[in-house]
Amino acid sequence: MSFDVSIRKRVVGGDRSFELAVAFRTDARRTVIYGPSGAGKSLTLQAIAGLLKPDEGTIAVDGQPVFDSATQVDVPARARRLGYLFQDYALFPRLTVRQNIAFGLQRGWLNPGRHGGGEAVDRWLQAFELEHVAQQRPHQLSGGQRQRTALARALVNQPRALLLDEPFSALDPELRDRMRGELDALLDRIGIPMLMITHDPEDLARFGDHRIMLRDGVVRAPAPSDR
Ligand SMILES: Nc1ncnc2c1ncn2[C@@H]1O[C@H](COP(=O)(O)OP(=O)(O)OP(=O)(O)O)[C@@H](O)[C@H]1O
Repeated sequence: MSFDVSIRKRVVGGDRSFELAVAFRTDARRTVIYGPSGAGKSLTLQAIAGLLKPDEGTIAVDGQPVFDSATQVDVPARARRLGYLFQDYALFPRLTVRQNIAFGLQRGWLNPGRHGGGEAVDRWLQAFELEHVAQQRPHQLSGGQRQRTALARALVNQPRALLLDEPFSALDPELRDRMRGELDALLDRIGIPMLMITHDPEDLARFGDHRIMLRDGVVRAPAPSDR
């Protein structure tokens, strides 16, 4: 599994603009992109996922182009088969846990039925010990259960890799540590590669087999202490 990224994107907000110009390659099982707030980490991850269109450049997953401005390749997000975990989990508040997970399987925009989803959903409910809260809505869950629901939704479609946007930042410190352990074990168990963005040194230490330092929209050489 590999990611080859070489993209440019200019975003404008009000009278400020930001230039992203990142290039990196990784074939590690666990890659962490880190750097200070505003470095361009989220923009990079969104571009890889197909949620943000670069102005120019190329993105290849496992050697297959998913974006290439020169040849006008732009594979839709869903067809890239990358599971995306949003920083705030982005669960649907009116859907139950089961429906939220089943949503990962949907092609259209019709909400899944309360009991729908089938075997794959059952498997993830069980794997993440969410069966007893399957009919609850996100606001009735603990922080850890919310994160597991979002992870299950990202995984239910059998993605070829997981993209994680600051996966622990919404959790309090104690839970954060526990969920780090859970994710660590899960990744070992299911063996799918992940790309995580974070500004938390603990995430970097635990998951950074390959480390990419971003600052001001470009990849920098890491500090010796981060290597
Ligand atoms: N949709 C947008 N429109 C305009 N500017 C944007 C947009 N999205 C991001 N930016 C700007 O681009 C820069 C990089 O943002 P990005 O979210 O990628 O940073 P980040 O490294 O993920 O930061 P954080 O760790 O705080 O999430 C920031 O200056 C941000 O204000």
